[in-house]
Amino acid sequence: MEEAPDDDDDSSFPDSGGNVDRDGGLLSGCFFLDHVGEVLLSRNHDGLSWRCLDASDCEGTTCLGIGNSQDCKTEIKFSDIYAVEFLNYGLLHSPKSGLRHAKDCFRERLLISQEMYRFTVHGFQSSAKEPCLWKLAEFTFGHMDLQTCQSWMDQLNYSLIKEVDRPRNLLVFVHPKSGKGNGSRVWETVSKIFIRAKVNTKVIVTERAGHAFDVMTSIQNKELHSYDGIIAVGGDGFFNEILNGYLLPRLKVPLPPSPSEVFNSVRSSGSSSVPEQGDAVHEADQKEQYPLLPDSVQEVINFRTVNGSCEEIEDPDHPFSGERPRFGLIPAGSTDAIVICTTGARDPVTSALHIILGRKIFLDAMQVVRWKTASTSTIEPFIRYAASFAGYGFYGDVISESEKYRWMGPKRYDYVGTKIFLKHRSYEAEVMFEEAESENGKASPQTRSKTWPFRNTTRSEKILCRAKCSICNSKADDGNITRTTPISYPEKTRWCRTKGRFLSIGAAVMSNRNERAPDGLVVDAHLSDGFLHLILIKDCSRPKYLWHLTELAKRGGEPLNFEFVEYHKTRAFTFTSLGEESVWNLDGEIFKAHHLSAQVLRGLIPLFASGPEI
Ligand SMILES: Nc1ncnc2c1ncn2[C@@H]1O[C@H](COP(=O)(O)OP(=O)(O)OP(=O)(O)O)[C@@H](O)[C@H]1O
Repeated sequence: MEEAPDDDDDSSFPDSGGNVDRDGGLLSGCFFLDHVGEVLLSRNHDGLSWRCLDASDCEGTTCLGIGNSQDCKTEIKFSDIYAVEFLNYGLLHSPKSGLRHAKDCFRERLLISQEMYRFTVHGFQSSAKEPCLWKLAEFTFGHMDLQTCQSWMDQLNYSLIKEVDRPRNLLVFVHPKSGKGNGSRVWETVSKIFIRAKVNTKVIVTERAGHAFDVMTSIQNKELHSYDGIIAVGGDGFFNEILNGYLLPRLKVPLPPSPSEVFNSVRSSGSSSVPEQGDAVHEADQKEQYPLLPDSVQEVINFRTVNGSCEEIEDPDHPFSGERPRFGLIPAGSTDAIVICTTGARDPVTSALHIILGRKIFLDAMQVVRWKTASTSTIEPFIRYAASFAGYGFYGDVISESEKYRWMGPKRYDYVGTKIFLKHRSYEAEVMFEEAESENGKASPQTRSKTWPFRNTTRSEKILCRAKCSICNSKADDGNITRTTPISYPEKTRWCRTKGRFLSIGAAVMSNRNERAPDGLVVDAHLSDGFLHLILIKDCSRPKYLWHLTELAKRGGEPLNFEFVEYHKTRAFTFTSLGEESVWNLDGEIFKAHHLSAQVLRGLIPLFASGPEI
């Protein structure tokens, strides 16, 4: 075997010896592929490929008489290989019986199982039907010469080392009771893949709610940086807990304006306006609701500079001054909307592979500030982050009621959802939201707030978020793809106000696709475009609301196509309950908030995922 000279520095490898050809600088050799037969294996710059030898009908587009389908893969990229293992001397099998033309293909010689030295290349295959669902795939190659196998192993391992974005050390939190109570079982299944890929994992199985949050808040930044990623095995709520444990003590950014601040600044600024979307609002009401903020709150607000941009905290030990750890989520929860939106599948193996192979996207996050818990509470800002969704009214009621039925597992949402629907409660509230403007001051068709019937784009015209999404990868105003600093509030910012009785208020960071809502709340929401999607469901009759929910529950539905639904694409909003108490649902967790404001932080969360292949 002779090693061909290569452009890159592969020449440092020992000669493979035996049957390697020069082929345009590529390395190739004859091997026996388990269950297939004799193949010519080639290593090129970005992966391996092989071709059946011997029979004429193995050439071209067919192999063993079968088209080059998923069943007969003939190449794999290095970026899709997660491990290479040496198997020592042992049996390799002849082509699987029952394959069309197999006998013709390999004739007697190859139909006999043979013993030889072997190595296995571990990767994945996705099916044509469900491209987002990744299944483990392995290819075992054999050769009579030990040194040839070892040399190829070395070469392959060397190529894998060049895949620099892959994690080596991970901190893994497992929620054993997540979803149907199978968090530990899910981890047991996928941990084998991490072991095979030689990824070190420090595993913490949580013992109570808040355990992961406490670990994440107290862990020293030095230790945190020793991990390449933080992984949650659980549901959206568990991921939210870990995210907040990480962000709350570390991220210092200006808060979004409080409801009173928006109201007052709008009143005092001649250039801003508050077009009313709903009923009239009386200024006297506002004065009563928003007395002067105490000093502590003023301090928080003063983070904002005059022109509205923000000053980031300078701290050498601050994790935001350098690379942030990537987060990963292996689904074991009841809803798993974040995993479905970011990988396109609800599958622990697929998620594990996204992590091990070092896939990376950025997610927007919503910073939510509660200013008051109840109408009688004092003003005290309290921050939380949400990765997927914040909901009020119906959503808040479902989440608080369903806590009592946690023992039912995921079915609790159907049961409680029906109960709450039958109660048909509506809540009086006021919402103000920033109207998104394009740079030239005119609201662009993409960013303008819309209330039906203006949202008349058909489904096919909507640009869905997918892997390598051009919208998510477009640059923000400051030239960065990610923008972890908050939005600015220049004078020209317009805030709109709407007040009335609502069945629900929802703010989606992503589409929130899940098994109950296959298109999600907003089918064309993006993972990292720097927008929130505000959906206000005004009080309406029960049948009409049911119609809206039915549209949500079906693929291709138009849940926003109702006169009682207001939909706004925005970067920030405020909320004030006009009742006594009010409960929000943040990523599936209860959050009591009477006065609240929220803003989107573009691309705040680096995640091991590549986006859905829709
Ligand atoms: N060991 C534990 N025992 C009880 N509760 C826990 C434990 N570990 C974490 N929790 C809490 O359970 C809550 C719900 O967890 P998780 O999101 O995994 O499940 P889920 O609600 O079934 O799924 P989903 O959020 O997808 O609907 C989390 O907020 C977390 O604080």
